[in-house]
Amino acid sequence: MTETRKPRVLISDKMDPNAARIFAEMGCDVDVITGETPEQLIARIGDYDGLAIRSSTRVTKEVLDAATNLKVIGRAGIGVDNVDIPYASAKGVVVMNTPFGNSITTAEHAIAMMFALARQIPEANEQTQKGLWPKNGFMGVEVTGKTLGLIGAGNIGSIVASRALGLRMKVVAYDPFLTPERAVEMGVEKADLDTLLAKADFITLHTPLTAETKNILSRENLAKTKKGVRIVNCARGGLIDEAALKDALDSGHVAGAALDVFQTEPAKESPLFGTKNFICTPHLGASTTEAQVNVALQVAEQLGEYLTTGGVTNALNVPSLSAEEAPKLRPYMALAEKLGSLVGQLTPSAVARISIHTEGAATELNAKPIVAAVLCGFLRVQSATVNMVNAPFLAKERGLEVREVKTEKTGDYHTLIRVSVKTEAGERSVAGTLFSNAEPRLVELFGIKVEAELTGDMMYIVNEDAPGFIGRIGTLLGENSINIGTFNLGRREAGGEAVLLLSVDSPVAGEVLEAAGKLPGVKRAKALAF
Ligand SMILES: NC(=O)c1ccc[n+]([C@@H]2O[C@H](COP(=O)([O-])OP(=O)(O)OC[C@H]3O[C@@H](n4cnc5c(N)ncnc54)[C@H](O)[C@@H]3O)[C@@H](O)[C@H]2O)c1
Ligand SMILES: O=C(O)CC[C@@H](O)C(=O)O
Repeated sequence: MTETRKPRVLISDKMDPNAARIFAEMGCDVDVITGETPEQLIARIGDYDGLAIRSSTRVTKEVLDAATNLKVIGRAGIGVDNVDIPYASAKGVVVMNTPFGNSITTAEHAIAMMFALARQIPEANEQTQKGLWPKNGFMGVEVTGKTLGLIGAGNIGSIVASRALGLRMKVVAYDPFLTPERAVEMGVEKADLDTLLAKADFITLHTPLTAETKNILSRENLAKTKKGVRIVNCARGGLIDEAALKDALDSGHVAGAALDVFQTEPAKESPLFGTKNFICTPHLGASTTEAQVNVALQVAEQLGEYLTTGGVTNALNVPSLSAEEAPKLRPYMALAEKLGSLVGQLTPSAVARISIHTEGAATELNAKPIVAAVLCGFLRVQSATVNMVNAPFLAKERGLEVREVKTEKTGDYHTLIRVSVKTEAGERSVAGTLFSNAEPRLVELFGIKVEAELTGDMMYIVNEDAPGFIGRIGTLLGENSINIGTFNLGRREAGGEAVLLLSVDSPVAGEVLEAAGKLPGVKRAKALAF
């Protein structure tokens, strides 16, 4: 990407037109191309920096391999099961969703499904319109006073609970992550799954599809439900064993089931189709004007912000940076990346552990972005494609142990980041601070105090502290037309080991480094780049 090129965004699923408008307003070039085959998407995706999707586009390994410019994927909605997140992380692509934009709408759909089941509205409607006037065939049930079993009490589950309480239902919730305090606040009874299954007159599911929730309503669990239970699933297909549900409907143990989502979508056929007391919708949970405007606006704002300013909101594979945190954290992240890069460039041997210590003011900040920035700088010597997103993933993949340590007390500096690496040869560290809370400065290098701005092309020399050295190095660089920008010296003690960090206006060629290495007293000479 050239510096003047605007970020390019592809909207590949049907989305409210506000998304394209916002992208354009935020300075992105945007194309809306929906309904393509995977092969067409693979052929096209290499041109784009951002991809905005709903649930139809499948972002597979093959798509990500072809997405050579892609930096961010935004899901206008909640579920991201159509994105290979681990592979996106490995490729350094941020994945975002819009976790709240369609929650009310989906909760309302679940309640609508519950009423549709309680009063058999779809079938009564169909028969009435056929002219049958089936007044006696549709005896319903009230929901008032009944128990609603809520599986999953997150954003949508908690809205469903509040609506159900308003309908004078009792709500029993099963969610291993629901605290007793939150259950009290929501006005629900926290229960284990078996208790919920035994008590509920209606069951509604609101969990993601995970290894733990897959088939949570299995044949065995369906058998534990109360006879006459009615079941609603507006979360994800795969939470219910569909064949077992059909059998339970056929036997009358389950009095009704309403699915918005199916194990395989689009569900063009299903053993459940045509089953008595079964109703369904084609994944319409989020389909209201309000929700689609919300998620379209949010996804465009989030992606546009990331592509134009680097701000991160609602990312699933990288720590979020709120608008309040971002200005404070940015200089720390720049410092952290420079320190990681310095250690990476100066440590040619295998590193078993990297520790990131923060001291003073730095301890008050969100450590995750600081750690990711150190790792990103550190791994850059090993990987050209490392970035803030894939750095923690790469570190793990390479067996690098990462430690975070906070020390509230301050030493010489009001704020400090120290990066230590452990190799077979032992442990050594570099440390830096922020001048005026904004300018990253190195203050210590492998135990020697040296102040330097780590920037552009630099030269690092370890030598014996002796008269005449500075003149000799100055002459060598001058003879090779290398202009020195800054000159930073430090030493362990007079006449002991000394380090010199020079910023130079042009890269130092190999032969100059070799010549520097041969100067009297020089132990090591190395070019650095930041
Ligand atoms: N039908 C649609 O169009 C539609 C629209 C929006 C969301 N959804 C889906 O609805 C589901 C819920 O969305 P949300 O925004 O409420 O998500 P959320 O993350 O806010 O809530 C999910 C809840 O499930 C709980 N949970 C996780 N594992 C569990 C387990 N093993 N047993 C019980 N509970 C468990 C979590 O603790 C959390 O409270 C998601 O699957 C989402 O994709 C569907
Ligand atoms: O985009 C949709 O229509 C479905 C969205 C829904 O499944 C979600 O998880 O947000």
